[in-house]
Amino acid sequence: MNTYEWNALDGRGRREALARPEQRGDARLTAAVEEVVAAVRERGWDGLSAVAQQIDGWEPCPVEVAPVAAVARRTLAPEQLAAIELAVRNIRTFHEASRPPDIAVETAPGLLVRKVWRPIDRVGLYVPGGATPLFSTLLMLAIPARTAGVGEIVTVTPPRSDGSLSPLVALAAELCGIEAIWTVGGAQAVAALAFGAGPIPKVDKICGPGNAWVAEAKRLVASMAGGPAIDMPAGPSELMVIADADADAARVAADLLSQAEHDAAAQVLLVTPSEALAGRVLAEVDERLPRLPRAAIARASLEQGRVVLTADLAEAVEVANVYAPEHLSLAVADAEAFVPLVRNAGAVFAGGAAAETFGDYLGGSSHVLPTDGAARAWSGVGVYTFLKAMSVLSVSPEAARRISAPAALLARLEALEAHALAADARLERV
Ligand SMILES: NC(=O)c1ccc[n+]([C@@H]2O[C@H](COP(=O)([O-])OP(=O)(O)OC[C@H]3O[C@@H](n4cnc5c(N)ncnc54)[C@H](O)[C@@H]3O)[C@@H](O)[C@H]2O)c1
Ligand SMILES: N[C@H](CO)Cc1c[nH]c[nH+]1
Ligand SMILES: [Zn+2]
Repeated sequence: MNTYEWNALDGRGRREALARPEQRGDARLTAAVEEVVAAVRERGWDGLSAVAQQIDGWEPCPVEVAPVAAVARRTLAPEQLAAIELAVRNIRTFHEASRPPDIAVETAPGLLVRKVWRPIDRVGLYVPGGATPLFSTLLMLAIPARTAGVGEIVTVTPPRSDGSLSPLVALAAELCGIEAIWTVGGAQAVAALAFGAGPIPKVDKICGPGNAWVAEAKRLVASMAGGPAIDMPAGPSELMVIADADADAARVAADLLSQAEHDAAAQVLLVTPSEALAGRVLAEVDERLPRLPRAAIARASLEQGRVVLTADLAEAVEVANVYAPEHLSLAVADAEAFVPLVRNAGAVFAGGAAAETFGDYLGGSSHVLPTDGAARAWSGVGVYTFLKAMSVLSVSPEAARRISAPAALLARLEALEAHALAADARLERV
């Protein structure tokens, strides 16, 4: 992890200090994704099947969830099953409470404006599974989608190396009422959901995170004519920890490593006014790293890691607002006092006890969150991700008489005579 002193950097130095890993914006990756998407869009199932076999070794297959989930139920220890059920309960509780209410406002007597929410008809869920099947991500997507009342959910995940579906992903699906999953991943799965391929139907919106190929494919298909909506840019994981001089270095190091182990293109950053704390954290990271099963991935990620030294904690929060991390941990005394200062982050973990891992699994809010600075303008997945709002206008005859004249005046100020006449028509027969 390179160390930077924020106040010694000019504008360019600061941009470099907070630059995302290069793999994410790699032009070769973009070109490869374009090729995959074109193959699926132009050749449908044949294109999809060919690309999937070439990249992952298997033809996409619709797998019935129940028999595979039964394997998980047979092999999991009771406490493992109970942990999954606890996660489901917490996630469901949070999302049920966050369903946005319809509202009705009488903006003037007899002039009623409602905002009503409707679920999206058909949604595609991408469950990552290249390095390891992220069954927790299925929960984080499917529970809010079900809570919103989505009509049809099409789920995809990469095949395991033997072509099969992970029993844990199947179990998570079963707990969310999903009956089948397509074993196809990467950019080709995103393209299939975007434009349809054989029996895989085109969806209205693609949700879910993934590696750089998946994130780039989502960005690309959403920009194409007739392409779907997407939840957000959600690529390789990011964690920024803001720590004060008294933070627990072992915990901070553990948190940084927890996200570094996701992907060589994941990025972790420590921002602190205390050089001594930074030194202790780096020593802890060095000590713990070799013992991790995924040390090679974490080590590659840490090469893109950063330590940023600031004048004080308020400046550290400003650095976070510039970087807009997916996850922001506030490992500081009185973390709550700093929460109001945070403007740009996908999720905030307030205080040393709030391990980022808790949010990944069972805090309750979705761990599907914006990366690459998208937290400046996007939110993480929630029930609202799977809904859209319509307005409904109702007008009493008396209100129509009152508002016709001003409406017609406004229309004529815009030189739109037909609009004005439509307003005038409400004056005539009420
Ligand atoms: N932002 C979030 O909310 C969030 C949440 C969970 C996970 N994640 C991220 O999801 C990612 C999961 O990554 P993963 O790789 O394990 O699974 P993945 O499912 O995202 O990607 C695996 C697929 O990528 C494709 N692929 C891999 N290498 C390729 C290559 N060289 N050329 C073409 N295609 C290739 C393959 O089709 C493979 O099946 C990690 O980066 C993790 O940090 C992000
Ligand atoms: N930290 C990831 C989001 O960036 C989510 C996850 C899934 N499993 C473990 N972690
Ligand atoms: Zn994680």
